Amino acid sequence: MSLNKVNSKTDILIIGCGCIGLSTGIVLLKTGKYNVQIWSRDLPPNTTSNKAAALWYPFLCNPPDLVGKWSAETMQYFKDHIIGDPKSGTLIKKVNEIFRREHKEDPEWRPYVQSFRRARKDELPEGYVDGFAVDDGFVMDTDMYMDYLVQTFKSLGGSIEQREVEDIREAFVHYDTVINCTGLGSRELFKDKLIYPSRGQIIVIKNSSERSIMDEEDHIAYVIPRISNTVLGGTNQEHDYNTEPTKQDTEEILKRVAMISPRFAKNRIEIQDVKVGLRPSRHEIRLENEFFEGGSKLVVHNYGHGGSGFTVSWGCALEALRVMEAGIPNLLFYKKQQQPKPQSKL
Ligand SMILES: Cc1cc2nc3c(=O)[nH]c(=O)nc-3n(C[C@H](O)[C@H](O)[C@H](O)COP(=O)(O)OP(=O)(O)OC[C@H]3O[C@@H](n4cnc5c(N)ncnc54)[C@H](O)[C@@H]3O)c2cc1C
Ligand SMILES: NCCCCC(=O)C(=O)O
Repeated sequence: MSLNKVNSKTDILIIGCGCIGLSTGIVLLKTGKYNVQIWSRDLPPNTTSNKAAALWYPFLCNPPDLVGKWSAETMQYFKDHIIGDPKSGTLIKKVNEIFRREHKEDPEWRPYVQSFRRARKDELPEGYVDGFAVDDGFVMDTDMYMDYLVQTFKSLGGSIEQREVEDIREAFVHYDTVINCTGLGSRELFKDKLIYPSRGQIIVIKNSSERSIMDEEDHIAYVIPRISNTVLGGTNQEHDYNTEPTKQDTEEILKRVAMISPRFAKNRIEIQDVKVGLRPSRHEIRLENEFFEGGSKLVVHNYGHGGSGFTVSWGCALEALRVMEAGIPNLLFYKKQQQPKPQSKL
């Protein structure tokens, strides 16, 4: 048995073609050390990732310190590699989180984000008394951004096969090292009952507002303007697998959004689309090595990003590379290679 190597590069399989799988694949390919293939049951635009709002802002994701670190690394990665490219569908947009009650504590991710500040009074709608602000936040036209990730992955030599994996041993036939980016799919594929769906519904309307604004204190309400449209949200129904939009949720979202952005109370809103996605929620992101088949196979888990997959994607991709490269030398094959060759008796 030898470690899969073609053209002196190590073959790596990624399972999952959402924002996490694609970001991880791009980071691996950019090292020049790996051949990377993605197997995925669903491809964009039919992934959870495509249902996202999407903006940079840590939300429904743990552990707080690592989410802060990975969010900041992701913000820097966007600034260094993505935001300048018009094909990426991303825009720098100030984001405000607002509160009806004084919020003494800064967010746990504050130490990692230098541009964080407290909201000014003029940024608070009537009835709101406190808030956070990040002036260099950014938003993504989700489908445009996902297509950009696919094109970038392929342009770096990555290949994508639409293929469901029912048993991880199918992957082990061809690969020694696999990165698991299956999101909610890990509940079945790896029997991880700690990951569960948090249902999110959003409304897509014509472009309308100049900043992203959100209230998550008692009920979720957000307005996220993007390049081609604006997203109004949202809901967070834990353990709810319903992927169909409901009229009740649409009405509830419009009612809450009118509270944070009075313009929506007055004008009749022209709805372009209503989408539902199941966030891959977990008590904390799972980003670690797991060895199989007596140590001859390695799975790097990178899933459970809840409401922040895009916000932490590049930080987690860089961490997955580090974790994987720490794991590979412990594969049985490598260990045998390192053993001193027995001296010939003759
Ligand atoms: C309404 C809504 C709004 C959101 N807004 C934001 C936001 O503004 N900012 C933000 O950062 N995050 C946001 N999120 C969260 C974000 O969408 C998720 O955290 C992110 O999409 C998770 O990415 P993923 O790649 O892990 O999962 P997914 O996109 O679900 O990708 C998982 C992939 O694995 C594949 N797969 C699963 N099981 C198998 C299997 N057995 N075999 C083969 N393939 C398999 C699937 O087909 C899929 O391609 C939002 C989510 C929702 C629902
Ligand atoms: N606090 C961020 C709100 C943006 C939407 C989002 O992340 C979600 O609905 O999961």
